[in-house]
Order: sequence, then C-alpha cells, then structure tokens
Amino acid sequence: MSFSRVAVIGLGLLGGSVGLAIAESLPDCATTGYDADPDVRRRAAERGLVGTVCATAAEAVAGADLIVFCVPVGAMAAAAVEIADALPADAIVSDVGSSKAAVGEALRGALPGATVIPAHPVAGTERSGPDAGFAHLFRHRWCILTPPADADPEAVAKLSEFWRALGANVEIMDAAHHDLVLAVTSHIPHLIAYTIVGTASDLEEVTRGEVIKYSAGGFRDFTRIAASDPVMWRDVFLTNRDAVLEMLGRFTEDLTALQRAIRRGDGEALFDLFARTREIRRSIVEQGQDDARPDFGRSDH
Ligand SMILES: NC(=O)c1ccc[n+]([C@@H]2O[C@H](COP(=O)([O-])OP(=O)(O)OC[C@H]3O[C@@H](n4cnc5c(N)ncnc54)[C@H](O)[C@@H]3O)[C@@H](O)[C@H]2O)c1
Ligand SMILES: O=C(O)C(=O)C[C@]1(C(=O)O)C=C[C@@H](O)C=C1
Repeated sequence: MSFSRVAVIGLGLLGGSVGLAIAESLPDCATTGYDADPDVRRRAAERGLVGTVCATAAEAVAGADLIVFCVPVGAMAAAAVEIADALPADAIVSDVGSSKAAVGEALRGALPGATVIPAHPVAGTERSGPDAGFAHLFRHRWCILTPPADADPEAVAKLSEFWRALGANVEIMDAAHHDLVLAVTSHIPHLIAYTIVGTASDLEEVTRGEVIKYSAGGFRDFTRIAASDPVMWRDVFLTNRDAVLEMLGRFTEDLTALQRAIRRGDGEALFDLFARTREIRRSIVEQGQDDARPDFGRSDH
C-alpha cells in the first residue's frame, strides 16, 4: 500500500528531511525533488536529499504517486500552480505547512479535482535550508493530517501509513481546530520569542553588549526560537491570522492579570500560576516524546 515515487517540492529543512527519511525508512520508494532556488537544488543534489533533483517542478512530479509541498505556506499556491498540468491523475497531493486551513484552500484552489490531504509534522528546528535536514526529524513526533470531510479514506490511510513509516505518530484533525491548537502551542510561543528578543535589543538603558553577554538560561532559549526563518514565520502569521489573534487576546488578558499581581504584591497568585505551569512541563517530559534534534539540549546550542 506504500507509495512507489514521492516528489518533494521545496528542499529546505522539511523537504530535505522528508527525502532523507524516505531513503532510510522506505528504501524501495523513489524520490524526486525540485526547489525554486538553483543554489538549493545544487546543494540538495550534493547532499543526496532526494534520488533525483529535477530542473522543473513538472519534471519532478511526473510519475509520482505522492507529492509533498515543503515550501513556505505563502508559497503553496504558486508552487502548486506550477505542477497543475503535470500532476498524475491518481497522485495524492500533500504538504508539511505549519498552518492548515489556508494551505488546504490554496492547494485545492490551484489543483481542482486533485486528491489533497494536508499534513503538518509537528517537528522542526530554528534552522532552514538544504543543509538543515536530517533523516530522524520525524521520529516519535506528531504528524497531524487535516483531510477535508469528504476525503477518500483510503488516501488518508495511505498517507498515515507513510508518516508512520517515517517514525511519526499520526493524528487526524479538522483544519480549523489544528490552527487554533497550533496557534497556542507553536505560533504564539514564536511571537513571544521574537518580541522579547526584539525588546531586549531595543533597550536604551541596557547595551546590546550586555544583552549578549548575560544571555544565559531563559533568554538564550528565546534567542534560539527567535532565530527561526523570517519568511516561514511571516507566512504562518499571515495565514493563521484569526486563530493567532484569538489566542493572543487571551494571552494578553493573562499577562495583564500577572502584571496586576506583581503590582499588588500578590505572591499567592504568582505562586499558583508557576506551580501549575511546572506541572505541565513535568507531564510533557513524562510523556517521554524523544527530541530527535541532533544537538538539542547542548549547552552551546
Ligand atoms: N522549520 C520548521 O520548524 C517547520 C516545522 C514543520 C513544518 N514547517 C513548514 O514546512 C515548510 C517548509 O519550511 P522549511 O523550514 O523547510 O523552510 P526552508 O526555508 O528550509 O525551505 C523552504 C524551501 O522552499 C523553497 N521554495 C520557496 N518557494 C518555492 C516554490 N514556489 N517552488 C519550489 N520551491 C520553493 C525555498 O527556496 C526553500 O529552499 C513551511 O510551510 C513551514 O511552515 C516548518
Ligand atoms: O523546535 C523548534 O525549533 C520549532 O520551532 C518546531 C516547531 C514548533 O513550534 O514546535 C515550529 C514550527 C512547526 O510548524 C512545527 C514545529
């Protein structure tokens, strides 16, 4: 039931990892790939991210039974239009985008009549580009599939099996619900990291040198996340606007309550919140989801 030829469009962190993971876990599956950037294509060929790096997207999808778009979410529609005339009739079209409702619409709009099953492997790093990918990225991580209500169950089962073969745990979710959940677990945390690092670098009373010198612990962790790709994250916020604004409203209210507790010297409110959040961290660690990132946890990371 597995795929025999997978085309990967976009050969950065995610596309490269998909190609390498297929080579390792599904060695009988052929892979082709395409990236709009010729330097990325050259580097992808050097690293062997996919079996064949093609000069055009149409060439890459010829004969493929699965096409995985691994481009920034704002580029999905343009990338899909490029393959519209070359798409094999029975192929499944999927992606790895971080927001799902807008991406599903973009792919279905660009490829009318195609079998489109969007997906989001909740696995990544702050790195990007063709040197960033690695075969184990998806191991023990969630991959959320957001098929439309009328999706072919066989196509959903086949794509689920594909992601399980790459090491992921698969969950099926409605696209709008995915966008709300990920707004809180991934998108707003990135927004907070971008904000705090930006705020620190804008301070007038504290020099930039001091920010760098004393950035141990907490701030350093924020700088890792704030180093994430600007194009990718611009597109995430533009395509998941409503869910992000909804969750940001709640976050702002909670932040205001915390501000009030500090101003009033309400130690109990502070302690209660910090004790509750410590328990959340403990249950995440206890769930034992291995982190596949190669140097995660390294002190100099
Ligand atoms: N980085 C993460 O942690 C992470 C995790 C999960 C999902 N994602 C999602 O994966 C996708 C790719 O992210 P990434 O981190 O691999 O980014 P990346 O920058 O490493 O790679 C994206 C690649 O897409 C190429 N590209 C852009 N437009 C194109 C087009 N029209 N046709 C062909 N190639 C095109 C770029 O040249 C680039 O090489 C995004 O949609 C992102 O939301 C990222
Ligand atoms: O670990 C990181 O560096 C990530 O940002 C990975 C992360 C996340 O927020 O968890 C980022 C975006 C994705 O769509 C999925 C995963």
